[in-house]
Amino acid sequence: MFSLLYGFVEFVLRREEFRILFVGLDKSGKTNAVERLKTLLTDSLGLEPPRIVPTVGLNVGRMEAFGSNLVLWDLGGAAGLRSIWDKYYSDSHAVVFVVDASNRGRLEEAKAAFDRVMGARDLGGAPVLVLANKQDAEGAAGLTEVAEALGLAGGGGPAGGAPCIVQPASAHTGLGLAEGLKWLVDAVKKSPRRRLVTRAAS
Ligand SMILES: Nc1nc2c(ncn2[C@@H]2O[C@H](COP(=O)(O)OP(=O)(O)OP(=O)(O)O)[C@@H](O)[C@H]2O)c(=O)[nH]1
Ligand SMILES: [Mg+2]
Repeated sequence: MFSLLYGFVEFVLRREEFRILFVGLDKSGKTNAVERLKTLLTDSLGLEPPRIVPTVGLNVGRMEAFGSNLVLWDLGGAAGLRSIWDKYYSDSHAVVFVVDASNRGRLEEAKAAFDRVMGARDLGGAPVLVLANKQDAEGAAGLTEVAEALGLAGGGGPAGGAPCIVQPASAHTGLGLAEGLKWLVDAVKKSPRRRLVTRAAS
């Protein structure tokens, strides 16, 4: 009896786990963002930028933040690795799409990758945080320019109606990262995706 009650209390008090998928072109700053978030939101230090190498497989960040257990899945963005992304869609509660706002020459390529992610049926309704990263770099495109480049101007989200915001950010200075992640976790909590994915994965 006691163990039943204990199990029930433990179940009720258990923090929900949300899996958040980081995608975006190679060198956009996904791994730096995940490592900086570890430093900002946990007791341990994430890797410093000079120690971070291009991601080939999967880099995982875990943290307790905003009342939830978060698992951050950071995938490699090189062209040959993007076909792996869709293996993670059905188990992800939300997506962070990272854009290198300092590299206008790749914004079109970023939009093509963004459109492919947004068109994935397995991500249906998942909230999307776009990080307009590298704001510390001089002349980086701001929120409006990145939103326009991705076809999100005028406050409109991606087709399908998933909640979506563009957050100016810097994985080097930490600008905008915690605020963006908090918005995303709150959006998941209000989203049907919260139940759908948890049930499918259990
Ligand atoms: N100035 C500036 N540079 C950044 C920022 N974020 C990342 N970088 C640099 O951009 C390069 C790529 O960063 P990564 O975090 O490895 O990029 P990634 O998106 O994980 O790349 P892949 O693993 O290849 O997909 C590195 O030289 C970083 O130091 C930022 O906010 N500002
Ligand atoms: Mg990486």
